[in-house]
Amino acid sequence: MAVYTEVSDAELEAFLAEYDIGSPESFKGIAEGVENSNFLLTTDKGPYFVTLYEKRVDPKDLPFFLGLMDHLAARGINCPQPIHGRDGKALRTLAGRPAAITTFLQGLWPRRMTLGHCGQVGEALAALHLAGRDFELKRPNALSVAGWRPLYEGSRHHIDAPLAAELEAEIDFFEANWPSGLPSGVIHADLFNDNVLFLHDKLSGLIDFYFACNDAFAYDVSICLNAWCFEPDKSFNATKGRALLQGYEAVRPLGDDERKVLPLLARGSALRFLLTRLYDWVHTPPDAMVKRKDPQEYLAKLRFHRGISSIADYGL
Ligand SMILES: Nc1ncnc2c1ncn2[C@@H]1O[C@H](COP(=O)(O)OP(=O)(O)OP(=O)(O)O)[C@@H](O)[C@H]1O
Ligand SMILES: N[C@@H](CCO)C(=O)O
Repeated sequence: MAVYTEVSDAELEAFLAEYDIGSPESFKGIAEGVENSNFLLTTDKGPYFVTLYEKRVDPKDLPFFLGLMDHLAARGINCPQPIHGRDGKALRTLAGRPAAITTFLQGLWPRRMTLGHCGQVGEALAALHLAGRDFELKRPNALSVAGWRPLYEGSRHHIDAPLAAELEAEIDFFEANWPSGLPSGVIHADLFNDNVLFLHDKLSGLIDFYFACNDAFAYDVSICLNAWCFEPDKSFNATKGRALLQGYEAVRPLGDDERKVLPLLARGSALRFLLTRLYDWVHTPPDAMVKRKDPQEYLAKLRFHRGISSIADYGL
């Protein structure tokens, strides 16, 4: 259940008075999601999505996230579009938290990922990369290589010695070998299946831009390969991988430099999600309301990519 902050009727009324979105008919907490408090607001003009940003989102990043959604929506990307109040502002305060209203997107995220989903995700990711190219604000990726050692240091006393040695060797390796100079721009950085909505098997929306940042486009592709193209038994599905890459390249072909380092990036992105999951695993009480995500899944992916030296080895 992810409603951390309760909103009183009076607070809601004062907040909505700043907007021109009709009269409220209902305001319901949304159980899914772990980072923020989310609500479905229905007014006589339709449904809206209200988010109260909780502690894990740094308020100074909010102009980047909201500005990016505005920018992408204006360029035809199906993403939540921030609603601006009468004063022109999209970001204000509700119940003591930074808060915003966006459009409500129809669709559901897929519990079981199919080939058809993978192709569409590839296309949508490339379209996002192209649409973000002229976005003016910048946000460095706080969860790239420099962010990995602190996550590891915060978790190492909770894991066994062989795993600690393996992770430390990976971090040493990436600190010395992380590729630079790749084509870069705004990336989503967390385009997992729970952040992509489909309606009747057609992609209807990309959500949750709260890890978006500036980084290599191919790194974002590698995050999607990891998130969409492995089976529940942890095996890589090359057919899904091909579908995702073909979808991506139909919109934005990858350069030879990007293809060459894709296995390295996929290994790095596996390590990134392994470390954040591990950190959350050891720091979230087991009885907390949020479901912790399995670090082992990403350990298996990391080990798989470590055995790959070229994109051809994936069968791609
Ligand atoms: N604009 C939107 N329109 C319709 N539904 C949405 C919208 N944004 C989010 N949702 C729904 O709300 C759920 C939670 O949203 P979101 O993923 O942004 O939450 P979060 O608190 O940032 O958590 P997490 O980062 O763990 O996913 C999503 O799974 C989706 O079903
Ligand atoms: N997508 C991340 C969670 C953060 O949104 C994960 O699966 O580890």
